[in-house]
Parts: sequence; C-alpha cells; structure tokens
Amino acid sequence: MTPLSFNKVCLASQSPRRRQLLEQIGVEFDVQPADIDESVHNGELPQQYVERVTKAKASAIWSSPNYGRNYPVMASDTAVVVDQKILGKPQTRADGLDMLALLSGRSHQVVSGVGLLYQDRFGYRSSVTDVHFRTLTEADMHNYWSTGEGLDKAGCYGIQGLAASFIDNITGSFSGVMGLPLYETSELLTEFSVHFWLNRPTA
Ligand SMILES: Cc1cn([C@H]2C[C@H](O)[C@@H](COP(=O)(O)OP(=O)(O)OP(=O)(O)O)O2)c(=O)[nH]c1=O
Repeated sequence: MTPLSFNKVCLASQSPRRRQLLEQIGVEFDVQPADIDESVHNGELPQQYVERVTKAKASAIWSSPNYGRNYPVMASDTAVVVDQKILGKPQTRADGLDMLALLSGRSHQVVSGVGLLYQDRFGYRSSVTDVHFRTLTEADMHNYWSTGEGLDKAGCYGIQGLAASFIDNITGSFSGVMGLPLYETSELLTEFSVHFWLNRPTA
C-alpha cells in the first residue's frame, strides 16, 4: 500500500552543494549518487536536456537493486547556457578558460531542474535564472581557474564562492544557480507529501 506521506527522500547526487541546500530547508535524506551519461543529444534544447538528465538520475537510483523503494528519490541537474549552448563542467584548463571568456561581460542563463520519483510517479520543476558577469580580465580568469573552484561546477564557476566577485546582478533563483532551486523543491516535496520544515505535522 502507498504510504500517505514520507519523512525523507533519497538524494541521487554526489554534489555537496545539493546536500547543503536540502539541509537548509530541513529535509531528512540519505544519499545515493547516480552515475549516468550526461552528454547532450543532438538538437536538444537546454530545458529538455536538464529535464531528461534529472529524470535519468532519479530513475537510475529507483531501479538500482540497492534501493529499498520505501520513499521518493530526488534528483537535480544544473546547466549554464550561453546563446543556447550548454556548458557542462570544464574538462581541462583550456576548456575552463574558454568558458570564463564566454561568460565575461554579459548575461547567461542557469537552468536548474529538480525531480521526485516514487513508483511510477515523476514530478518535475525547474528554474531559469539570468546571471550577469562583469568584464573579466585575463588575470581574473587565470587567477580564478588556479583556485580550483570552477573545476567541478557547470560553467566553471560557483556563485556561492569566489566567483561572487564577478556577478553584479542575478534575476531568478540563487539556490537554483547553486544547484537546487529551493522554492520549486519545496513545491514538489509538498506535492509528494514529504515532510520538511514547511509542512511537518505540528506536535
Ligand atoms: C553555476 C553553478 C554550478 N554549481 C554546481 C552545482 C552542481 O553540483 C554542478 C552542476 O553539475 P551537475 O551535473 O548538475 O551536478 P553534479 O554532477 O555536481 O552532481 P549530481 O551527482 O547531482 O549529478 O555545478 C555550483 O556549485 N555553483 C554555481 O554557481
């Protein structure tokens, strides 16, 4: 029988940012990272890509023999988008420096999706945020790359870290840029009757 409500989720992610953000809104969770192919399909639009990858991460854990399937799986994906081009994580130094040069002195979009999967029910929300970088000098880009902060992050930067000094404006969701859009996540959790700070039954 399907339980009416849940006290926790399984976070299908290896990202320390997503753990931190989920803790921020008082969600109980355990973690099982999903290892899936994140390559972009031909002709795929950023929003389609983020939704497909989010769902693939959640499905990989739900169908894994190690998963007990007693509560929903949560997954998320974040893409940095410049002129419809999707930037993933930098593979090399040259790659990282190219990404920073692309972002310099202009706005780009960050698309972040979050999904919840329980049995055959998949719920999904996403946020799109405009982020504006001031013009970066060659020194800015080289120095930033050398800090290592951009290495494991889409678009080669972290808004929650040193790169905050490059960003003069955002319109949208800070938590979405950082990796998990918390407003949309709250909506999904409520829809799936997962208890967290906002909807925990009163004592
Ligand atoms: C743009 C941006 C991205 N990021 C991070 C969030 C994500 O961890 C990462 C985007 O890559 P993702 O592939 O979305 O996530 P991931 O591989 O790190 O983790 P998962 O196991 O859930 O797939 O970039 C920041 O931390 N700050 C930022 O400002």
